[in-house]
Amino acid sequence: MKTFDALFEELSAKAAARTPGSGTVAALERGVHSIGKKVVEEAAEAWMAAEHEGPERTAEEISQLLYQVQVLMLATGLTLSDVYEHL
Ligand SMILES: N=c1c2ncn([C@@H]3O[C@H](COP(=O)(O)OP(=O)(O)OP(=O)(O)O)[C@@H](O)[C@H]3O)c2ncn1[C@@H]1O[C@H](COP(=O)(O)O)[C@@H](O)[C@H]1O
Repeated sequence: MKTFDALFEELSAKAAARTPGSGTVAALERGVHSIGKKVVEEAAEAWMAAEHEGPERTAEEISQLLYQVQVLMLATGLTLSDVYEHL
C-alpha cells in the first residue's frame, strides 16, 4: 500500500528523471491547464461516487483525486511542506 508521501516521492523522482512511459511525465508536459481539468474531473467523480456508488468506488475516485493533486503540485513546483504548512 502506498502513502501520500511515498507517492509524492515516486512522482518527484519520475518528473526529475523524465522517466519514459510515465503518465505523470506526460501529464506534466501537457501543463497546468490540462492537469487542473483532471483535478476538477476527479473531484466531481469522487463526489458522484460518494452520493451514488458506495464506499469502495468512492475510495478509488479519491485516490485518483489525490494523484492528480500531486501532479498539480509538481507542475507548480510545490513541495509537501509548502502545502502542509497550511494544514
Ligand atoms: N495513482 C495513480 C493514478 N490515478 C490516476 N492515474 C492516471 O490518471 C488518468 C485519469 O484517470 P481517469 O479515471 O480519468 O482515466 P480514464 O477515464 O480511464 O482515462 P483517461 O482520462 O486516461 O483518458 C488515468 O489514465 C491514469 O493514468 C494515475 N496514474 C498514476 N498513479 C500512481 O502514480 C504512479 C506513477 O505513475 P506513472 O507516472 O504513470 O509511472 C503509479 O505507480 C501509481 O501509483
